[in-house]
Amino acid sequence: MAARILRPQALTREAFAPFGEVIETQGAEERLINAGTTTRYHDLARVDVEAAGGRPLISIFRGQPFASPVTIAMFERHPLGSQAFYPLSGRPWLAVVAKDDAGRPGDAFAFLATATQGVNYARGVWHHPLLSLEGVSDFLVVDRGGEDANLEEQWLESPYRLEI
Ligand SMILES: NC(=O)N[C@@H](O)C(=O)O
Ligand code: NI
Repeated sequence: MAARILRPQALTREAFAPFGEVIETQGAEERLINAGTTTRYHDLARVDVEAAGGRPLISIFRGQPFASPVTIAMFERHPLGSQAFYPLSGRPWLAVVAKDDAGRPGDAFAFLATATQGVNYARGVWHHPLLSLEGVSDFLVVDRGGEDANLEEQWLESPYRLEI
């Protein structure tokens, strides 16, 4: 079977809402703090990591770049916690997600994130592992630490061909 073609759309809060939040200053609640010397862009995403005694982890992921076309052959999800990625290297990147279809990945959606957009995958949302673009890129990652297994992977019978 020929690969299904997937083309990325712009990342917006509205379009990404079924999968989690977009982490960006645009449209965020702004709070002037520190005697007016700092703007706090407040409460951008829900860190949901407490299930089964989990705790929040802050890590840095250094991703190798992918080039178009990208083969999307699998999805993963974290049933016990959310997972947030924020780009640190000034480059765009790809967030690829899928609806759930009776416990397996359903329709897939690709989002082209700018260098100043992160995402928080809500707990249990199917997503592709990190897809950096253009060069080796660092990301700040906030996700769940704990004893229980928190990674479920599914390979697709028919991969997508993601054309940027
Ligand atoms: N495995 C891991 O920590 N990374 C993935 O969860 C990912 O979404 O990149
Ligand atoms: Ni993940």
